[in-house]
Parts: sequence; C-alpha cells; structure tokens
Amino acid sequence: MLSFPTCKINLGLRITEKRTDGFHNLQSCFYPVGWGDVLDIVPSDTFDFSNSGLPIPGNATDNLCARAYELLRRDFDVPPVQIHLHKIIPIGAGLGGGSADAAFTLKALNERFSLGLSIAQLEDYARLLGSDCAFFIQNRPLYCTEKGDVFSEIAVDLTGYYILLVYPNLAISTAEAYAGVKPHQPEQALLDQLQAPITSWRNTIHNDFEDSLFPKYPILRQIKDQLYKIGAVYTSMSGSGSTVYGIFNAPIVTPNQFQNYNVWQGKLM
Ligand SMILES: C[C@@](CO)(OP(=O)(O)O)[C@H](O)COP(=O)(O)OP(=O)(O)OC[C@H]1O[C@@H](n2ccc(N)nc2=O)[C@H](O)[C@@H]1O
Ligand SMILES: Nc1ncnc2c1ncn2[C@@H]1O[C@H](COP(=O)(O)OP(=O)(O)O)[C@@H](O)[C@H]1O
Repeated sequence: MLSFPTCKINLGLRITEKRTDGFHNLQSCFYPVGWGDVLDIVPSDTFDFSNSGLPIPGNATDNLCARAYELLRRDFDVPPVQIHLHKIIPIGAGLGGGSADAAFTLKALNERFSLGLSIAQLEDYARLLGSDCAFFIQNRPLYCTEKGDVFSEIAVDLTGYYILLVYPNLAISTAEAYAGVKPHQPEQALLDQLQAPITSWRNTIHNDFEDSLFPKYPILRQIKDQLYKIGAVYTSMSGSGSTVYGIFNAPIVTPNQFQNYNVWQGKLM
C-alpha cells in the first residue's frame, strides 16, 4: 500500500513556557506543504524496514515508521509487514518529516488491516511518537498549543499562494533549538494575529527560534532577506529550522544563490 507523507511549515511559533515535564508549551499554526516522501507497506513473512533516497540517521529499528508499527502491534493483531521509505523531505529541517512518516504509517496500517481506529485514537498513538506527530493524522491547517499536539480550528487559507522552501544543507536538531529559547508569553495571541491579512504578517508573525538560531547560523537570515528581496509576501524559518520558506503571489524563478541548497517550490492548498 503506497502513501505519500508530506511535510508542514509553522506560521508563527511562540514558545510560551517551560513545562514541568521538560517540554515547552507553544502556540503555532501548522500548515501542510506538498513536499513529500514515498511510503510503501506490504504484508510479509517477517517484519522489515528499508529506506532509500536521503540517508536517515539512526538504525532501522529506531526509524519512526518501525516505531509506529511496533506501537500498534503491541495492541492489535497486526501481521508482519515490509516497510519501504523513500526519503525526500530534508532531515532536521523543521518540516516534521519524520513525524509525517510515523503518522502516515499509523494511518496506512489502520486502513490496510481494518483496525477501526478513529482520528482521535490515531492522534493518541501519534502523540506517543513525537510532539508534532499528531498533526499529520488530520494533516490540514490547525492552530496548535501545549506541546504542539492540542488542536483548534483556525481560519487561515493560503490556497493559491506559492511557496518556496530553502533547506541550506544544515541539520538542526529539535533539542538544540529548544535549548536556546527563552520562553515568554506574547502580548497578543498568535491566533488573533493570524486572522489579519498576510500582508501584515511581516511585522507581526514571528518564529521565536529565529532569535537564537539566526545569530548562530547567519545563513538563515541571509536566506530570509533574499526571499523578501525577490518578492515574498511573508517569509520565516519553519519550526526548529533550518528550512526558511517564502510565500509568493505567483511562481518564481529560484535564485542562483540557492542552487547548492535543497529547494522545493509548489502551490499551497
Ligand atoms: C519544533 C517543532 C515545532 O513545530 O517542530 P520541528 O520544527 O522540530 O519539526 C516541534 O515542537 C517539535 O516536535 P518534535 O520534533 O515532534 O519533538 P519531540 O520529538 O517530541 O521532542 C524532541 C525534543 O524537543 C524538545 N521539545 C519538543 C517539543 C516541545 N513542545 N517542547 C520541547 O521542549 C524536547 O527537548 C524533546 O526532547
Ligand atoms: N522516517 C524518518 N525520517 C526522518 N527522520 C527520522 C525518521 N525516523 C527517525 N528519524 C529521526 O528523527 C530526527 C529528526 O527528524 P525530522 O522530522 O527530519 O526533523 P524535524 O523535526 O526538524 O523536521 C532525525 O535526525 C532522525 O534521527
């Protein structure tokens, strides 16, 4: 059974407080983007995980696809499967690619073996695999709070805009990014700021990780400045980085400066 796990960007990201469990509460809007991996799951005599495309750090049993399978196998009579993942979404990129693979594995197993799990139940399993994993169960624009795994509706529709994602071949681990943030309560809730027209976002919508990561990795600000220079309506780093995205009114020619980077352009839905 083939499926195509796609990634997300963060429209604004506020880290509001450190929790007693060591994680952080946040406010963000997660928005799906079409840059995606290819995931194939077929029944087999024994369990096997293989991958191609971009190399994935860690061994096969640690892969989030294998962990998602193992999680369901503990509670359900799921037969052995062969999982093949062709990795395209850059890693350590702030795009949630690994979480998407895990969530799409849960959804594929639920469908292929008729497990009868509801969306809420799939989200509960996904939460056990990573903070941003549950988002990919519904995989539609959602306002996220707490660890990034509690959702509410938001009227943000970027349908028809174009997006250019620039991954500067720099992997930033999520733990490294969180280690540099100073949590604080925003003066205005991100939810309200996102209701204003996208043309106002440049002055209002902020990713808190930029404050510590831009001084550490100056290339990130250079990409952001360049995206505004070539006409982006709004640009930001996504999540814990290092991908920087620009949102445009129309398709653009990718600038030469980005030719050695991993870039993707597409239409937002
Ligand atoms: C930053 C965000 C924002 O969208 O995404 P990415 O940019 O990495 O995709 C998420 O919060 C990342 O979620 P995810 O990548 O699933 O993180 P997890 O595996 O759960 O946690 C990795 C580490 O990040 C820190 N962490 C994560 C989430 C959170 N709300 N508070 C934290 O402090 C913890 O140190 C944790 O050990
Ligand atoms: N299927 C997978 N794809 C990507 N990373 C994976 C996967 N399974 C496990 N990982 C681990 O998760 C880490 C970060 O995942 P990724 O989702 O790419 O980062 P980010 O949260 O920055 O988007 C990787 O360094 C890797 O060790």
